Amino acid sequence: MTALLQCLSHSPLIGWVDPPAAIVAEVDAAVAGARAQIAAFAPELVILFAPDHYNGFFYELMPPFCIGVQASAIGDFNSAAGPLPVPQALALECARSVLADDVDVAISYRMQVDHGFAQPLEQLFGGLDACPVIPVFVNGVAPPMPSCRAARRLGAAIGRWAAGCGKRVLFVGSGGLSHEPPVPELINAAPEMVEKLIAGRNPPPDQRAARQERVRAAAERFGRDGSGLHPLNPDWDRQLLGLLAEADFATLDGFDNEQISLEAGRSANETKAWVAAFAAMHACGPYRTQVQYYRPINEWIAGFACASAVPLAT
Ligand SMILES: O=C(O)/C=C/c1cccc(O)c1O
Ligand SMILES: [Fe+2]
Repeated sequence: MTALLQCLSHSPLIGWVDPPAAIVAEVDAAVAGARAQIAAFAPELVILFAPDHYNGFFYELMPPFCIGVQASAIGDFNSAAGPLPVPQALALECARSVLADDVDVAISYRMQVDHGFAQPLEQLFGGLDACPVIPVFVNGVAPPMPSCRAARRLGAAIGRWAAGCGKRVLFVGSGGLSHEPPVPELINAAPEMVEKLIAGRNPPPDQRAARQERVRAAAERFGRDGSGLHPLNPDWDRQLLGLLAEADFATLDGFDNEQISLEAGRSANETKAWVAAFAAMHACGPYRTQVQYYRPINEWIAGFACASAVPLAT
């Protein structure tokens, strides 16, 4: 087996505003199963598709997609901070191949990533530096956003490169599913916030703490009585998981960003990281999916899912 896929919702609220212990234990068990499957596969390269939340990417220059050639995690919400072990030559080779395939992607030699990238690496590997990783930013938060179709085409191009790179590759997708945490929006923002969204890299600690406290308080309320935020949408989440499991990319291509936001919350656009990861896996051949876990978890502001895919032939 030369390819494996693992997708996982993320939430920076894990450990900050937790659901009942039995639910945390369910999630821990699902993640432990994913870790064991990955350990048995022993990946030589991880290709990690994930969004950002105005921590590393800003409107000063907001690409739809970006491959990190050098990258570091900023450590928001107590997630791990520090450099990611990006194999530079491979990341560049991947970017060259994707561009030669007529799929536009930016590259960065100073990519900053947040919990969207750091959390799956911590959960699946215990830290940032366990395995060489090519980080791929998928804009799922800052409108205007790429379409599902564009995410599928990016993933497929990366998958075609990965299929020929001669390594055991683990594709990871991080984000979603339905949710809408109180991430700020450029439209209607006050001037001070506009400036933060355009050029807000490395904010002072008190500003970061205030932002995190706002999200924590919103999660506490949402967890208590389901109020204050766009409701999670288990039907939408299950439909998405079904389409990915069936490799029904034709239907996924027809998903509209506005409709996603209306039905499942604005941040459900993060699921394009899953679409890209599954498309990459599909480019390596037919696959069989196992949904290891799903539950809407208000305390984490997340339709929380964990799914893997293995090549059909194995
Ligand atoms: O960065 C933030 O302020 C909030 C992020 C968040 C909250 C809940 C679920 C997620 O997927 C998030 O990224
Ligand atoms: Fe997120």
